[in-house]
Amino acid sequence: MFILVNLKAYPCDPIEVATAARDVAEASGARIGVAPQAADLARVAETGVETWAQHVSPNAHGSHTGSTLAEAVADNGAEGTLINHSENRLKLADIDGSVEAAERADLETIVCANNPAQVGAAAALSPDAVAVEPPELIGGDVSVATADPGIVEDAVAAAEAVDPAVDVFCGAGVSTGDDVDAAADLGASGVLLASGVAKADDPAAVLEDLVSGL
Ligand SMILES: O=C(CO)COP(=O)(O)O
Repeated sequence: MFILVNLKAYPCDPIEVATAARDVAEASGARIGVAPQAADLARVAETGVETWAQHVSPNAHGSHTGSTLAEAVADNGAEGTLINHSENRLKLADIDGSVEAAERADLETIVCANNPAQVGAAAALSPDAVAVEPPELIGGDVSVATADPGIVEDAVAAAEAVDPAVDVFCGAGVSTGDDVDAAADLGASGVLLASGVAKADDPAAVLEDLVSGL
């Protein structure tokens, strides 16, 4: 199971979380990534943690003010990128373009989707993985795997039907090792989470619990 911690725009210390994630990953052997704000990518990557961007634009180098270029995030230490997060939705053509841009820069890709139908559409664009995150459960206390296990199973089936090579992650409300285990039992290859770690008083303790069943 891959555990990807999306720091969104939360007012946490990205270095504290990155250092804790690096240490827990090293001690447990689990794969843990951290997706900070784009401006923090380089110093988060310097901690040695697996570093992800929260978004890349479909653009290449050129006259594109305000773009987050795939090449730029890769040059600053990112190994992968989220695309089309529920809080940063893109048009279909731009999702396709962002996946291509990320691949051009050798970034791993996770395309986010709200439901199984969108998962199927996203899988058709051949990212490395898709992630189902029901918007109404994001930021809540109940994990998607508990609140709506069927949506995870349906997402796994939707991706499998389109392209069995595309991994399926789930996210929303994930905060414990039991949540990670439940997601794995439903067929997910990883989880995305944010508030459970970014808003925690002790991020290291939460991360240790998250990997406890792996
Ligand atoms: O959006 C998410 C991860 O990308 C999930 O957020 P929460 O873990 O806060 O529900």
